[in-house]
Amino acid sequence: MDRNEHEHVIEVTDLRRVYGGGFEAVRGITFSVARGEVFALLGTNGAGKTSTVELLEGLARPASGRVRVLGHDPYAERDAVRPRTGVMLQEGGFPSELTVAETARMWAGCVSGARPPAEVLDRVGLAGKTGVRVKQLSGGERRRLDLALALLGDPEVLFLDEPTTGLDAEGRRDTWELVRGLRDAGTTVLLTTHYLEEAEGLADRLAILHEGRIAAAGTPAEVTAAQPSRITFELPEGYFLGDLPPLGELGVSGHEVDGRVVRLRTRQLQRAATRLLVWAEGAGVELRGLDVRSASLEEAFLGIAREASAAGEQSTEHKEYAA
Ligand SMILES: Nc1ncnc2c1ncn2[C@@H]1O[C@H](COP(=O)(O)OP(=O)(O)OP(=O)(O)O)[C@@H](O)[C@H]1O
Repeated sequence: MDRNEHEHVIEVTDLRRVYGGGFEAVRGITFSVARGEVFALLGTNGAGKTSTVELLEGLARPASGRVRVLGHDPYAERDAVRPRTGVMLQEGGFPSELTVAETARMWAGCVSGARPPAEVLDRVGLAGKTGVRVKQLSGGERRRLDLALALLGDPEVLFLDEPTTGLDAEGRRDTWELVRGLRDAGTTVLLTTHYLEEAEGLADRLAILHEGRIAAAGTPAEVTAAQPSRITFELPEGYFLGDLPPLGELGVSGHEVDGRVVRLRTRQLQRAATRLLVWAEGAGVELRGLDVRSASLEEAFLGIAREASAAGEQSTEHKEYAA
């Protein structure tokens, strides 16, 4: 088995998925995930995350394009891929009359070389719930059980579809710790999430899907760096926007004025902030409420979704972003 760290464990090339009625949910996406990386697929509702993950899991055949997981086609070569991957679906769907321990034992019986169920249940914080029927678990506990079942086979690649949906803040943090631990032990993780702070804190790289296409991809820092930073302040008493240095000279690409509050957008944060402060110093005025900040992943996400929608309205062409 090749355990080369730089090996691309997941490779997706120009992947498309079309549903029965002809709806194209995945419209030609390309990305790869290296061994030991955590890769997040983000996107608005209906962006195509689950449709993509199902293709990676070998649950459906692509309309066109190529998927390789551990060097194999997960659909056509399911037997080669399945034992080395763990899958946590959005809906577990296991029999709810069984207890937690019975469910884990039953699942372990289907997995070759399974970890001891008790150990895995302990790992996800369900050691105290082994005798409880699945139907009596809370939503968050069910997600933990889903995760435990995905971990039973000690997988090289783990697919997590919205792993922390329904978990409280503590449960979410515990799951993040678990995923980090798995990553440190060399597991490759592909997850989908609606939580931007989850992607920001957990993912080595991510892709933002919008209407079946990749609208942006890279490390969280790269994706946010592509978005403008913001400077907000109150116009000093007696001053107007036109009294500031010309916004173009400040490197400002857009602005809004709301009463006396001015918001500037810039991709040259240091230059804009420095010139603005030098101007204020020279004018002997204070810029009240001054707030200077880089874009967060959330702002990047919202900005990309807005841009992509606007571009989609004007043209069917889409932007290519470097992964
Ligand atoms: N079986 C199906 N038949 C037809 N259309 C489908 C089917 N399954 C999903 N879709 C459509 O494909 C699109 C992508 O759905 P998908 O579930 O992949 O999105 P998602 O990004 O996972 O969304 P969410 O965040 O809401 O889970 C949606 O518009 C959805 O309505």
